[in-house]
Amino acid sequence: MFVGGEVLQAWWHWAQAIIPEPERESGLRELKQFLSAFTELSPLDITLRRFRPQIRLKLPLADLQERWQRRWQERVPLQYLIGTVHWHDLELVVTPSVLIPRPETEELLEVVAATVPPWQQQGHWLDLGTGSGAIAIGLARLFAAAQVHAVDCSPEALEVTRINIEKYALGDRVHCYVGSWFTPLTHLQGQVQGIVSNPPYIPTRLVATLQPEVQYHEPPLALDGGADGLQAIRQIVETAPEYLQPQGWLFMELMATQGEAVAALAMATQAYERVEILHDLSGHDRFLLAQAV
Ligand SMILES: C[S@@+](CC[C@H](N)C(=O)[O-])C[C@H]1O[C@@H](n2cnc3c(N)ncnc32)[C@H](O)[C@@H]1O
Repeated sequence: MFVGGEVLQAWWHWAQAIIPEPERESGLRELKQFLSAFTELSPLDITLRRFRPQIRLKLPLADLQERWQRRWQERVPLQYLIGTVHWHDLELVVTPSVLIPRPETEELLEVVAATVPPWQQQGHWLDLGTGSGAIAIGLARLFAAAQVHAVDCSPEALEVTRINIEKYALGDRVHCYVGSWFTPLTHLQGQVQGIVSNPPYIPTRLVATLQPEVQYHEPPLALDGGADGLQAIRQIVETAPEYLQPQGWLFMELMATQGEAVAALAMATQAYERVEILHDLSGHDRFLLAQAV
């Protein structure tokens, strides 16, 4: 369907006007992204208001209006309204059943790529708590000879994972399992080269302090890490050695305040010969790197 340039211009003025004043700058960036996702206009066309006489729309203008209103009235994250997110070198489908993958997790993948020597970039790799499949798909593309096993306890999340796996034609190398952490993977005990996970790590009491976009719209299962935030992390750190080959790797994303506690958990197992907490680009403790004995 098409819309006249002048009609879209008028829509643009309305859409700008409903952005709350304190969020004007970021809201305008989002508006450009939003409009370019549903039209053939590039963000530059939009910045320069190069609205042609007739512009093709992917949705009726009334639907765009309704979605843009939900962005500000209900604080629905932009990525859920658009239905996709650019993450690492991927464009992933996202729905409210999955966490919107974050820039820190792109860094996690970079840490994996920079750490694992070529001889270990094959065999079985796990993504525990896969959500959109971001880590699993990223891993499979980095390590072309690896088989990646992606686990999530949410069947709705795994429907999205599967869509993304198909999008990148990785069905022969990325395998999905419904279940809790290692439970569906017992056939891989002792055979895994590496585990990468971004588990839920927010302490329960802090979930209610998160920004409304996260608190009300992202899946609670993806956020809530139990009373101390370490429930999932503890389980993964303690069980991983049963699955890893000698010298196998565990990489995990953490909350900035959890580095010391997580390093202590890993060392207490005596199952890792190397345990490090790495910083993210903002200088916060963010990643566990552990190598099995
Ligand atoms: C923080 S999200 C990470 C999603 C994705 N890996 C990413 O980085 O964008 C945590 C994921 O763990 C999943 N999860 C929570 N508890 C789980 C459990 N007991 N077993 C398996 N997955 C679980 C959630 O459904 C969610 O998809």
